Amino acid sequence: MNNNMTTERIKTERPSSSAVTKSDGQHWVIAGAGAIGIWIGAHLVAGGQKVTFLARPKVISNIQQHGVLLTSWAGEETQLSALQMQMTEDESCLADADVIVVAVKSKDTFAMAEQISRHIKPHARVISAQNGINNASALSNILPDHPVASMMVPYNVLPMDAGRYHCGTQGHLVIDRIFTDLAKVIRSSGLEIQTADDMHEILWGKLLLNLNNPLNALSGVPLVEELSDKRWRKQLADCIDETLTILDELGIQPKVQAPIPASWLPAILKLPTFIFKRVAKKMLQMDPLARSSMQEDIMLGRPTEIDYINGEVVRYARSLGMNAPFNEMVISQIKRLEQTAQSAC
Ligand SMILES: NC(=O)C1=CN([C@@H]2O[C@H](COP(=O)(O)OP(=O)(O)OC[C@H]3O[C@@H](n4cnc5c(N)ncnc54)[C@H](OP(=O)(O)O)[C@@H]3O)[C@@H](O)[C@H]2O)C=CC1
Ligand SMILES: CC(C)(CO)C(=O)C(=O)O
Repeated sequence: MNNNMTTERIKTERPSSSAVTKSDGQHWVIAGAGAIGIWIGAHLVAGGQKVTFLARPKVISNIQQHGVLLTSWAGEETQLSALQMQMTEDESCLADADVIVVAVKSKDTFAMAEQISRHIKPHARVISAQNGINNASALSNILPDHPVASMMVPYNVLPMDAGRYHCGTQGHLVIDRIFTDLAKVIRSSGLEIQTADDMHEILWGKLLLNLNNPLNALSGVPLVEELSDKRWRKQLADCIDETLTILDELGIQPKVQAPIPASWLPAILKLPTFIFKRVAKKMLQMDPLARSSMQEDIMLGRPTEIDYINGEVVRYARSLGMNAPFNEMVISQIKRLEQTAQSAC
């Protein structure tokens, strides 16, 4: 685990959940409580919602020992006690859920969907809070009678030592407009969130930025340091450019959470570093030690989501009879790194 991030540890105890905002009566279950699941779910708890976390035993025992501390590069400090966090490894908790937030890695979506299908009650709704393009439709295929929608998570959260979860980059959540009522609940829990009709374009925009995840993993350095190096930016620009060509063929116009159109990204990334740092000043505002979740996976010897990021680009390219050589090269570099990291752990 990365436990070197810079944030002063001034703990702000939250009052017990019942004393904050009143729950709107819905029961949320976080299906796969890791970095993103805990970040979103613990905010909901702090906002007074009823939340159960379906988690692995090691996550449960860590939180039972320490509670949860949510910190951010921008200075947030939110402390929750272990008693406030309802955690279980028993999947039957899914039977009580009105809203299920799926926050497992993409490789685990199918297995989680099957678990959900064994327990889900009528009218329960499902949110996919995952990177990648096809998680919501994978869930929907297994849960055809339930509303399923995507929520785009733009920022990075890393689990640190002693129950601390640190958000190291910026942005606001975006959720499908069909869940506007849920967006209001999430907003009232202190998380910035917008609704949108064009989630497919927004998820592709996020995927364009996620093309940096493997490069950041290969670099082995924090995001700011990697993006300050023109050689990594050039590789990212090539991967994005290649993806934009494929999306153009597919008639998809990706939308990025930035004041520029996605199509400008390659040119901006290729600027000399001193100009890039000025033009992308806002984008570079993040924790100086923030790393991509893929770098974290490599550091922990875990399989990465490469097949659901660059892998999607290659799959779509092939379906059009095209090639995606830059993305293919990154995939094979990451597969090699995964093997080395797994045999070292
Ligand atoms: N971390 C980040 O900063 C960001 C992540 N995302 C996306 O969010 C999604 C979640 O990522 P992240 O939070 O980093 O992932 P994590 O690996 O931190 O969390 C997922 C957790 O779910 C657990 N899990 C998997 N299957 C089950 C199951 N069937 N029952 C109970 N627990 C289960 C995993 O355990 P185990 O490891 O043992 O399988 C793990 O503890 C991914 O799609 C990722 O790309 C998006 C933006 C930023
Ligand atoms: C770094 C970030 C926020 C954007 O690429 C991310 O999505 C991740 O770490 O998985």
